[in-house]
Amino acid sequence: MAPTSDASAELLSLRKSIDNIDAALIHLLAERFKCTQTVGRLKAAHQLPAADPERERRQIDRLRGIAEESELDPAFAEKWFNFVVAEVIHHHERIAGESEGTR
Ligand SMILES: C=C(O[C@@H]1C=C(C(=O)O)C=C[C@H]1O)C(=O)O
Repeated sequence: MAPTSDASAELLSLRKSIDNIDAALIHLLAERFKCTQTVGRLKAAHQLPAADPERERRQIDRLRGIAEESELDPAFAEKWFNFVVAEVIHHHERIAGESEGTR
């Protein structure tokens, strides 16, 4: 069944907001990765481990709390965080490998 024109207008308006939110998320992720790349270089320069499980645990606790307050599924928040951190750790390992080659 074709949507009514009211439903089409509402869908269009909601999708405009979704487009803005998706763009904001990409901008935020780009800024986050700029920070973590700098952390990776700092760790490599001082021969610190790529991963910091204690920091990750604290951040997961914090983010799960924020997710609950914001009515976002805390399990999803944790899954998102772990997904991003896995990528960050790959970057850190790559940076450490490159800096080993120059020592
Ligand atoms: C960015 C860091 O490196 C890793 C990545 C983290 C993250 O992306 O939040 C947190 C801890 C570390 O496993 C850090 O130690 O702060």
